Amino acid sequence: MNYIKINNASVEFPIFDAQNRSIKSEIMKLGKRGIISSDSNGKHVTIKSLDSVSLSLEHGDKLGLIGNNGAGKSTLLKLISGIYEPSKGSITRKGKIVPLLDIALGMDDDSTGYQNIKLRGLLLGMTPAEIDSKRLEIAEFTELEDYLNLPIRTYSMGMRIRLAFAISTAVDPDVLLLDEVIGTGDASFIQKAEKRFNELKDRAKVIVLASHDNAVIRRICNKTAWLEGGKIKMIGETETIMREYEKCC
Ligand SMILES: Nc1ncnc2c1ncn2[C@@H]1O[C@H](COP(=O)(O)OP(=O)(O)OP(=O)(O)O)[C@@H](O)[C@H]1O
Repeated sequence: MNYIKINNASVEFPIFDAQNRSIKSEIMKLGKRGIISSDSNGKHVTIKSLDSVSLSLEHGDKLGLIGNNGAGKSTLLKLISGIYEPSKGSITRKGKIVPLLDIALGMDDDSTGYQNIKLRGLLLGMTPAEIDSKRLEIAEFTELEDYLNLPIRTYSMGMRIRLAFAISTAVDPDVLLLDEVIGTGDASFIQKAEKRFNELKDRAKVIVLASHDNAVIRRICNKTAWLEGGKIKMIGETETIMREYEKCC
């Protein structure tokens, strides 16, 4: 069964103030990399973040996305998640897709920790019954105790990250999308977070992970796609692609 099937998809963004001088000079530079196009009078300029990408993901696929800054990795994750729809081509999505692209997204400052467990849980596609059954376990993982009854505007950054991470990793995804998530917090939390993250990734049927950390890609992914200028330059078994990538980048 294909969870994700992308057929010749492009994602484009119109640049409305392309006549502005400083933006224009930046656009000229990007144009040389082939991702900018404009009409004949230069008024309607578009950035092509993804260009004719085809890809299918099945049960067991753990796909790494690699490539330089601006290659299109985040755009591809957002296309898979449904944040973007293709301007050309098509995508079909099946199963529960959980994007962990911004772990603090959907948190409300004036709500308590417990209320945020519910809010973000719903946003990530959990049912109210599922949230209730996981509430205690999420609370315990955060170690925030009585703080969970206070509005999260009273939390430190580290406390917010603990809460957001605990909620995000309590879901049961079919397709898990990750954009360089872990790495913040104190040392003991990072250890705990890694263990929980490993459990989450084992529950997911498909993973797509964008990273600049080659060791992380090797550890997690069995397939890798190398993106360049919005196109898939190479895709295949991780070690084969990484060797080619490391030769030139
Ligand atoms: N909302 C947007 N509006 C206009 N251009 C965008 C937008 N989002 C991305 N782009 C452009 O699309 C291209 C791909 O960006 P993307 O963020 O997908 O790259 P990336 O591979 O994730 O880069 P990085 O490794 O730096 O995070 C870049 O040229 C970027 O400037």
